[in-house]
Amino acid sequence: MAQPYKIANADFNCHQEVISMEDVSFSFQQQTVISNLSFAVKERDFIGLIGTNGAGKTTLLRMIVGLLKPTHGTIRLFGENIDRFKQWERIGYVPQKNSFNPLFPATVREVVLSGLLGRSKIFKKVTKSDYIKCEDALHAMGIEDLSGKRIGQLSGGQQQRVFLARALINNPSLLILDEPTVGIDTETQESFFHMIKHMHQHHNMTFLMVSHDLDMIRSYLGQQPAAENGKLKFHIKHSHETQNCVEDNLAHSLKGLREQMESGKEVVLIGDRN
Ligand SMILES: Nc1ncnc2c1ncn2[C@@H]1O[C@H](COP(=O)(O)OP(=O)(O)OP(=O)(O)O)[C@@H](O)[C@H]1O
Repeated sequence: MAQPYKIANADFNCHQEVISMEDVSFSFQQQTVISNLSFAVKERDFIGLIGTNGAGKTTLLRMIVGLLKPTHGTIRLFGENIDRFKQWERIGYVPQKNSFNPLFPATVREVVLSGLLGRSKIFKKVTKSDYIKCEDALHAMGIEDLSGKRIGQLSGGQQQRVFLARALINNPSLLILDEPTVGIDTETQESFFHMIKHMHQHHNMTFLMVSHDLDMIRSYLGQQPAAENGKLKFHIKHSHETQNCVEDNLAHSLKGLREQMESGKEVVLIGDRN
């Protein structure tokens, strides 16, 4: 249920916080990668994150999906402390550079179905309803005809669709994508972005996506990201209905993230809250 919040002397309905980070730091041995980061991503945000190599983007995503534990600070997912969070099926994650040995012995259907296992890693009998979910996810990605093929025999773009289908099989509310279009041709990239824009706008999904693709940013925003003081600017795209409140609120909730990523690095965050 949406909670009211106050900005500029007016009340607005607020989206629920999907990710919240408070004073989070992370180090690999002696190297501090993330320091004292606080920000919030809210329901139906579309956040694109661009930063130079080594800026800490993947590390940030891996902390959010629980694969790395912060050295300091608190992460909440859907309002729950990540240490107690159990509803991982609400989060779809497509990690960076999935690529398979052509001989890897799994079919597309099996890879997509494995998305249902979540973190349990416990063998589970596949039910009829699991197969239906799988078919739905394959259909959403337009790859039903590939379901019996071995994953390793597909092109990079086709594999990427399979991993997206795997992330979608649980019908997640939050989709986290790490450089989803690396190694994919321009035409497939366009249809990919078309697809995720559709999911964002029509299925109320929240997106957090790392990308090096400025063309995507341009096409999403309809404009070229502008450079300011040698750094790329923070962009916010917002929709009609909530126009009055979104810009300030979104900028405020992502402020820490921008500052973190800007420390000596080039970065652009795009945000769209609809
Ligand atoms: N497993 C690891 N052990 C030690 N250091 C690591 C490890 N993974 C990443 N790092 C270091 O952490 C820093 C941030 O890495 P990360 O992969 O988060 O950057 P990134 O912004 O995603 O980079 P890219 O754009 O190249 O993917 C880098 O300096 C990297 O060398």
